[in-house]
Amino acid sequence: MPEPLLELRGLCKNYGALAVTDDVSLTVLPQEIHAIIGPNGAGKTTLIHQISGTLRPDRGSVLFAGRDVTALPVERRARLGLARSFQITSIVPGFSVLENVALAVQARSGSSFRFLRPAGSEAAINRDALAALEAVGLAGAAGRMANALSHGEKRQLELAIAIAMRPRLLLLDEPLAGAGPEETARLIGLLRDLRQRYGILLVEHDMQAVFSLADRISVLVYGRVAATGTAAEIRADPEVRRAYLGEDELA
Ligand SMILES: Nc1ncnc2c1ncn2[C@@H]1O[C@H](COP(=O)(O)OP(=O)(O)OP(=O)(O)O)[C@@H](O)[C@H]1O
Repeated sequence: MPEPLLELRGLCKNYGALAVTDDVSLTVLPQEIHAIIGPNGAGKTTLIHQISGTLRPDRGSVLFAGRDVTALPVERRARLGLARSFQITSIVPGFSVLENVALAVQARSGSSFRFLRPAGSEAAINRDALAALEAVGLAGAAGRMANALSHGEKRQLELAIAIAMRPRLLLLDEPLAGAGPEETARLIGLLRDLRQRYGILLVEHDMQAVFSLADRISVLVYGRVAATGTAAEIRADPEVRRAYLGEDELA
């Protein structure tokens, strides 16, 4: 087995008496999509926050590429290659698609373009931004204004912004939310492509998508991992079927 890109060891987070994350341990391997599913309020978003670094766990640790990052802030984790796909609200509507990604390239590279002349650095930033847009199939829309994109295209742009950070692992929180059937199919194809280059931790309510995409699935119930396995194993797990309110979704 390859070394995990991401490893959670016994993560715990309480809000008062409520254990929102209860001894969660799991791994994401390189080129693996590991999906986290669970009923509303199971603690999926809280878990993502602890992985990205916006929330500190009470106990346990987050290891990224073998390094303990539990105490590192979001930016340091991002620089190591742990990228969270931000929600559409982080897209600057009055900027072009290319400019939106260029901002992320600039944020990543910080001062690394400072030795280039201004024109040279701008060209280098745009080249990297265009490469990220190409990776998500949005290069043709580079010159369009971000607010003119369809909902699905905005989702693609979010992914391009995450990719511009040169990640090794993508943390995707409901990347299909609000997408129509055609857009969903396109985004699923895109996520399948991205898996060849990145490890992906996916939180998603669309069960069809999860079962078709995920290499492994972990089911979170009341903050605990009730089961981890392949799609077939999860579908067949009686405890999962009992714990999961929407049993129909597992049919
Ligand atoms: N800051 C907070 N203070 C107190 N309770 C919180 C806080 N944040 C989350 N919770 C509680 O923690 C539980 C888990 O919430 P979380 O948003 O992580 O679940 P989720 O699985 O992402 O849900 P959904 O599928 O609806 O997005 C919920 O009961 C929620 O009310």
